[in-house]
Amino acid sequence: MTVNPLAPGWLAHPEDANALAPAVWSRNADRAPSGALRIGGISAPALHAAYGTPLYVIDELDARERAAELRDAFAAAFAAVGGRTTVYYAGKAFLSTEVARWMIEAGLNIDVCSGGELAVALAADVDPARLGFHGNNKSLSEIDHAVEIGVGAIVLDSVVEIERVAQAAHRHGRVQNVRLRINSGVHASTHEYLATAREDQKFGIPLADAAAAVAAIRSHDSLRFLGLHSHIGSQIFESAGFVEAARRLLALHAELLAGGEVPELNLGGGFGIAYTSADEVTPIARIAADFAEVVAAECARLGIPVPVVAIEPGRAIIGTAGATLYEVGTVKDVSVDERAVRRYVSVDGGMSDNLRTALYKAEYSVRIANRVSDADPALVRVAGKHCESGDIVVQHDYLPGDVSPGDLLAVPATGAYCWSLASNYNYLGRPAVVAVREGRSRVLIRRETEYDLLRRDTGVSSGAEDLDFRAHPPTMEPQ
Ligand SMILES: Cc1ncc(COP(=O)(O)O)c(C=O)c1O
Ligand SMILES: N[C@@H](CCCC[NH3+])C(=O)O
Repeated sequence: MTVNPLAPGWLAHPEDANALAPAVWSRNADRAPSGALRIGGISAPALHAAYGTPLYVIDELDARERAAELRDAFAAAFAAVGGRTTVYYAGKAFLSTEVARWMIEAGLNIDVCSGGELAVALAADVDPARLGFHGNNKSLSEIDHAVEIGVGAIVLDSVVEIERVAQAAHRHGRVQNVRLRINSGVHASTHEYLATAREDQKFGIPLADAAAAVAAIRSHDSLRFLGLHSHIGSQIFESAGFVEAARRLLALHAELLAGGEVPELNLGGGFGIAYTSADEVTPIARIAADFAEVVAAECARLGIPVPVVAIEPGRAIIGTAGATLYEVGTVKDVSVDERAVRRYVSVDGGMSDNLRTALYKAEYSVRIANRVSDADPALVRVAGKHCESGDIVVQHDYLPGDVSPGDLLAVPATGAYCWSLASNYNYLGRPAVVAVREGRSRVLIRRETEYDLLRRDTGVSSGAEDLDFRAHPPTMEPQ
């Protein structure tokens, strides 16, 4: 075996480049007797035939189970210290009406952070009382609508919002529940763009200014202060940052009790998932136990009751449930220098369906999805079809060396922040999202056609329906 010098140190040369590492694949992913990848009992070639590629595939049972496990792990950990918990699903990770219903059925609430996400939740008939509304720059009309329909809580992100929400509540004759987002100053160990509690970023109110802001909230009869909110960032593996943030917030929480009730503490989301076989994820039960331990210990030390603790994970629920299927178009060996050749495998999607690699230098894994092969593993880079050299889906992984045009590839762990960050760059239509479960599939969000892309162009005269989108058949019905 000769090791390609372009392989990063963390990536082990695989014994079998067909194997599905359990941590990065959804629970109901396996290989069919034919060798094809199956998710939720349906083979990748069958999904490709029914819906085309690129295609987001969501393992419904996996998502539902992870939601229930998070709910139960936090409930159990806090019950052990005499506390209670509420779990919000962070809709920004991926939201459709059906996924919103899965989360509600699992007993979760939903966190939305724009009028659009709110509209999806309402279209799913979610009781507004089960919604939390976030955002560092909510528009006046978003605030007005949220208050009018009775969202359960609005998370205030700046001092100016206190007045805006108070006025909206006054106008509608309501008392609006609010939380105050605090920038705890805890530096989460994650990508810079995913850390949301450093000093130099836009979210929340610094700890030092929080007491005055809470006093301002309490001065309004139309507002009810529920408690503090902290979210230190996303894709975080260790508990240490969460624990430190909880400590800092509880000290403030205790001070605020002198001025009135503080029934809750929201510690945000951000729990990391495995994207490659090298990622070591802290089990949710461990994180829940760490949260409960620090909250109980700090409350005992401060002599205050344990508040209801809320969390709002997104990625840890939906991330691993999703995978993306692509078809290979070209395979190219590129001499990087005299010692090293990199194999570029180009697929029919790219940064328009998965921006995370370009944006955060995120690492992903990849497998051939239509067959297995015993060809020697070759280091590959999976690139997209966009006019951009940074258009990479998978930076480093091994595939069987005979990967060829026409093969299907599957990239696991794309359930979170891929569809929701998708774009129409180069006028590619966004892929369909299908849910698979026990051998059945159905469309959650249909593929965008060229007609969808053209019909908002006011220069296109009538008859845009006749443009060439028919060359690319719209989503077919499930088999
Ligand atoms: C305020 C807030 N809550 C929850 C989340 C969900 O994060 P994650 O998907 O990492 O759990 C985010 C995203 O980072 C967020 O900004
Ligand atoms: N979009 C980020 C997560 C940001 C979460 C919202 N604050 C990601 O893909 O990892």
